[in-house]
Amino acid sequence: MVNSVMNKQDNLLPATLFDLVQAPLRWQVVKIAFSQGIFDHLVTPLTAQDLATKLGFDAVRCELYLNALCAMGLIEKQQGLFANRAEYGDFLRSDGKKSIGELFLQLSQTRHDDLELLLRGAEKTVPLDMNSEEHWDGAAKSLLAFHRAVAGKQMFACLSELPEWENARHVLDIGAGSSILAQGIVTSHPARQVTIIDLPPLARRMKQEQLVDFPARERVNVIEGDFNLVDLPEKQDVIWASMTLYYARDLEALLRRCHKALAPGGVFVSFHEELCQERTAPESHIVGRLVPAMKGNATSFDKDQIAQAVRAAGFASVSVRTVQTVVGPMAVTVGR
Ligand SMILES: C[S@@+](CC[C@H](N)C(=O)[O-])C[C@H]1O[C@@H](n2cnc3c(N)ncnc32)[C@H](O)[C@@H]1O
Repeated sequence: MVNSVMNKQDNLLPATLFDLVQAPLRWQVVKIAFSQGIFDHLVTPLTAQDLATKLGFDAVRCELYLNALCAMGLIEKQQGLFANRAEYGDFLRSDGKKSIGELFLQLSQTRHDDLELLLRGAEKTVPLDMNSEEHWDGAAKSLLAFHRAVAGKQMFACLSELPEWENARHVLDIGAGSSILAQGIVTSHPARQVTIIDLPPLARRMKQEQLVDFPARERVNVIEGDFNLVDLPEKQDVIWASMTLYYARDLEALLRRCHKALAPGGVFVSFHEELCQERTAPESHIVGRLVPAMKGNATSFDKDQIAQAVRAAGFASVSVRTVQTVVGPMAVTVGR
């Protein structure tokens, strides 16, 4: 009965709008759960009263709030006791192996703002300069969380599908963000070595925080610097550039240097979102990056822009395919 009503074309727009009016509220519910450590408390089942006492919340409203977290499928309630769902614990607890709270709290700061004020040209909203070291230093923890939770595996899968991968020994990751992918690469083969180039604050975090306890750390070389300026290591079998080419001062020149840094038979792989239909699609990237774009960071590439630059940089052949990821479709551009 419900389905037959929902299927009517006439109901689609109102249903979408009803859903949208709830979206900001859903985010607030989740944001509070991360910022107040609610998933850490709910490792052991608690009543709303117990949690309210621990966090200084109103007990009646706390029950309503926890019911909403349940309704959204993030926790469970049984006989008045609230607890994490076993399958999400690793993602939602702050000490979980795939903890993502930090990522989403940081992402919301970058992606949300007062759109109307921005549209009116306001200067007063929170500024955002994605070309600055400070911005990336501030994003370091959330990049690490993103890579640990989902992206590291997906990026590794992309590399391991290359026909050249089996024999690849030297890999260069420019603008890596964290050492998670590098760790996965060197773990996958005892003779693989990875060089990372990233801005000094991030590179230092990788060396001093992420790699100290990593057993194969001698096979991960981290270079602190701007990839526009530092010498690229030579004879690389694979050069990987993911969501970082926006910061190339001269894209073609950087790609030419990458081409030169490859060993014979080596490949360059780019992993970036690309916009199409006059920069109105895909929705995930257009809406997701709207606020940064309004603040002067409209950096996404147009469809095939990277492929054209790769060709112009001297690569003999270029292929592009699209992969679906948790942040939306990404173009994988391979230059040989
Ligand atoms: C959006 S993050 C991408 C991180 C990772 N590659 C990924 O796909 O998730 C951009 C990365 O590029 C780095 N970056 C930005 N400008 C850079 C530059 N000029 N030289 C080296 N790294 C840079 C940032 O520090 C950050 O780690």
